[in-house]
This record gives sequence, C-alpha cells and structure tokens, in this order.
Amino acid sequence: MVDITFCRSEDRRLDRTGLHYRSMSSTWTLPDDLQAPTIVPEFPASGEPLPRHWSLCFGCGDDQPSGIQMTFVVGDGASVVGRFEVARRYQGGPGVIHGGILGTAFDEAQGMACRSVALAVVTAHLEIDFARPIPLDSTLEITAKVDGTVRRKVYTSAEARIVAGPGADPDVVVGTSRGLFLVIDQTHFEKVKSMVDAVPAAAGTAAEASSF
Ligand SMILES: CCCCCCCCCCCCCC(=O)SCCNC(=O)CCNC(=O)[C@H](O)C(C)(C)COP(=O)(O)OP(=O)(O)OC[C@H]1O[C@@H](n2cnc3c(N)ncnc32)[C@H](O)[C@@H]1OP(=O)(O)O
Repeated sequence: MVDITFCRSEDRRLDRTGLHYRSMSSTWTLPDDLQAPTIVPEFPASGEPLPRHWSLCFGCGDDQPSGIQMTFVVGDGASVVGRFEVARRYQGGPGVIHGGILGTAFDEAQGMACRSVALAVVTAHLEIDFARPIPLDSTLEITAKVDGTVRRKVYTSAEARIVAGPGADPDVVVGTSRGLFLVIDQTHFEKVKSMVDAVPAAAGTAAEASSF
C-alpha cells in the first residue's frame, strides 16, 4: 500500500489569520490502519527536558559547534517542543533563514518526537511548507508530534513559530512539516559507527555512537 503520494502544487498559502492552510502542497495522508501512539516508559513526563540523542548531532549536539544546537522539552502526549536561535550564519536570502536549516530543525524535532514511541528512528520522508520568511536573530520554536504508527513506521507533523526576537508572534505559523520515520535497531549504524567525524573514532566515541 502506498501511504504517500504526490501531486502538482496547489494553493499553499496561509489564510488571512496566518493560522491555517487553505490546502497543503502535497497529498500527504495518514493511512487507514494508523495506530494511536503508545508512549514508551523511558519518555520523560510533560514539561521535562528531553536530552540530546547524540553529542555530535548537527541538530541537537552540544559538542557540534557548527550545528543548530536545538533544545527540547516534552510536550503533551507524544510531542516535543524544540527551540533554537536563528544565528546569522544560517542566512539564506538576505536577512532570513536558509530553508535547509528550517528543514534540519523540523527533521530534528519530528525525530525527537518519535522518541515518545521508540528508542531510535531515522527519517524516511520529510516535506515542508515554508509559509513566512524567518528573520535572523529570531528564536524559533518547533512543536512536533507523533500522529500515529503502523508497524515500524512513525507518522509525524510539526509547526514552527517565532517566539522571540525579530518578527516574534507566537500566533503565526511560519512553517509546517510532515514526515515519516522508521524505527531502527542498533545494527543500523553498525557499518559506520567506527568512522565518527569521518575518521576512525576513539573507542569511547564509537561506543557512544552505538547508542546514538
Ligand atoms: C540519527 C538518528 C538516531 C536515532 C535517535 C533518535 C532521534 C531522533 C532525532 C534525529 C533526527 C534526525 C534523523 C535523521 O536525519 S536520519 C538521517 C536521514 N535518514 C537516513 O539516513 C535514512 C536512510 N534510509 C534508510 O536507511 C532506509 O531507507 C530506511 C531505514 C528508512 C528504510 O529501510 P528499511 O529496509 O528499514 O525499511 P523498508 O524499505 O522495508 O520499508 C519499511 C516500510 O517503510 C516504508 N517506507 C520506507 N521508506 C519510505 C519512504 N521514503 N516513503 C514512504 N514509505 C517508506 C516502506 O514502504 C515499508 O512500508 P510497509 O511495507 O511496512 O507498509
């Protein structure tokens, strides 16, 4: 069964309230056999911080100075709330965020939301609507949730809002994303984990990579 299909772009603009899409740019649909998320016991309670999954991750790692270093707290149910500062080095068009950085933030946030239902996942499919320009020096908040699962498949969605700095308005959605993640086990990174940072890793680092 094909869960995700694509079509020609339709009207993808936000309505006058800035809160709702008139329609999405693809025919992303959730499958009929979608199961409600079952939250794993390891997932922290609502309001608690959700630790980074890997110190060298470009999205959340605090040992990755070139990364966006997102931080997370657990939201309601199978959801997370992530934040990061839109640093000037993330510039795409003049004065605004590069689209790939917003994509990174959605990927990271939706992946972290998957931790509510599984230990580890990778992205299989991600699609984004860029609704408003996002100024440099703003603080972006991404709310991401698991919509449901089908076997190893985890269906997610997310919204971005500017919550501080230039353009801040927590009522306006500046971007949305939908993504499919696949639950993986420890064997997934087996072939590459000894090459952390593309060079043979020290034993301790390789061991940490084994737990992502
Ligand atoms: C880095 C992360 C570590 C983890 C920490 C957690 C934290 C989070 C934060 C991290 C955030 C950052 C995260 C990152 O950035 S992760 C980095 C980016 N992602 C990757 O590198 C993944 C590369 N791809 C793969 O390794 C494989 O393709 C995977 C593992 C995804 C699937 O290969 P696998 O052999 O395992 O599975 P399968 O092919 O039997 O398919 C199984 C089912 O899935 C369906 N399907 C598959 N692909 C697609 C698709 N594109 N659209 C629609 N459906 C798709 C397929 O039809 C089938 O459905 P069904 O027949 O069952 O109905």
